Amino acid sequence: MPVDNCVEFGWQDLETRGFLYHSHLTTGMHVVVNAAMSADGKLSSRRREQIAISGEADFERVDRLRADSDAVVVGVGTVLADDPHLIVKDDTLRAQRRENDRPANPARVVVDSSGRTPTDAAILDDAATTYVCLSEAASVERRAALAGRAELVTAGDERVDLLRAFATLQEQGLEQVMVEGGGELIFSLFDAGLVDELRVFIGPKIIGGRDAPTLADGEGFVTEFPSLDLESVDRLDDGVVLTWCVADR
Ligand SMILES: NC(=O)C1=CN([C@@H]2O[C@H](COP(=O)(O)OP(=O)(O)OC[C@H]3O[C@@H](n4cnc5c(N)ncnc54)[C@H](O)[C@@H]3O)[C@@H](O)[C@H]2O)C=CC1
Ligand SMILES: Nc1nc(O)c(N)c(N[C@@H]2O[C@H](COP(=O)(O)O)[C@@H](O)[C@H]2O)n1
Repeated sequence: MPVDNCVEFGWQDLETRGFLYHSHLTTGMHVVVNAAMSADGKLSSRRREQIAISGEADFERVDRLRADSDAVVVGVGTVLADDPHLIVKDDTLRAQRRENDRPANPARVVVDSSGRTPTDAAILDDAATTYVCLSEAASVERRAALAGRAELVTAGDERVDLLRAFATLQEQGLEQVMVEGGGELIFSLFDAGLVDELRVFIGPKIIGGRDAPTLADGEGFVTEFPSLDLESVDRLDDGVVLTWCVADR
């Protein structure tokens, strides 16, 4: 895959796996944000209920991306709303990972300042290693509830310090990282300069609602806006998959 618009960072093995490169100075990790949004830019409804924006073909694309990743990251808002499992669903893809001496599933990561992840959340099952990134604000009780079910990473005072948390994850060998949402976390990752690549399925639905989650929520940028270089446009069912790499800021 051509990487004309991106700064190559010497990740030859990743190039063969079809990833784009962006040299960010803070970590050597490669971070891909992937999401499905409606034609009007929403990730879900104002009730924050999961909506079938994409179909089977897109879920297969997402499954392949998971299989190529060392970790799948979500915010705790997504865990509370969707209770995602975040494993590789296709048996053949899991078998291929094992043949390459990798765990059958990528690690799962929740960004969760105060430790609100429910102890019966699907991502805490034994299908993969799970990291819960906490801040100092997480109580002793919540830490005790999650310890034993997940690896706990603490970074930041009130909110998770993403630069520090991702540096710790990288030290654990998690280098090819995929982020599956939601909008609060995606905004913060762009704000921290941690995103290398954005892949979005735009589906044939209008969801509407000023309070419905969008691709990047948070406080929003006001003066400087991250710029993206378009790499590809692929039709999928009645939608499109857009792939951008993040231009240097
Ligand atoms: N269509 C799609 O592809 C996807 C849709 N979704 C939807 O997105 C919604 C959930 O998104 P959000 O409510 O935005 O939650 P989110 O998943 O982005 O989690 C945000 C939460 O993470 C925690 N957090 C800790 N440190 C943080 C930091 N530094 N920056 C940002 N967050 C930090 C905070 O508790 C914050 O409220 C749900 O409705 C879900 O269905 C989620 C994933 C994919
Ligand atoms: N790719 C995609 N298309 C849609 O239409 C969606 N609604 C979502 N949502 C996210 O997919 C995750 C589900 O993961 P599991 O199947 O439980 O492993 C979850 O994070 C949803 O928010 N994605």
